[in-house]
Amino acid sequence: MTPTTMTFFERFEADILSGKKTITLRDEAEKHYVPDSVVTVSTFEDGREFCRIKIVSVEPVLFDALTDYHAAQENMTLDELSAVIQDIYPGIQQLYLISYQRVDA
Ligand SMILES: CC(=O)Nc1ccn([C@H]2C[C@H](O)[C@@H](CO)O2)c(=O)n1
Repeated sequence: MTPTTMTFFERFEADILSGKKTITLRDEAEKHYVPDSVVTVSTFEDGREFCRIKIVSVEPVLFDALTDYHAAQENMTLDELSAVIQDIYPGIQQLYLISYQRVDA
């Protein structure tokens, strides 16, 4: 079944709404998003809906292959992105790069 919702940590909400953050890196459990589908985005902490996004692409990427370009799309440095990923997904190598466009507020 095509997923219709996605959660983000609240601290990333402003960057998503401003268009500074246009990708997210997820684990195996969240690789099933479908390009061109629209999903409702809410905060992980309290489930507050804050926008909808259209999925542009879903591609596998290894943690060790992350670059400054990926980090820029997250509005972070590569060191910051690596630390965030290691905190959320400790020890994981296989990630899925989900690219998206915000479709409304
Ligand atoms: C809240 C939740 O269920 N999972 C995630 C996973 C990742 N993110 C953010 C953190 C980084 O900015 C990128 C890369 O994973 O996406 C998140 O907000 N919530």
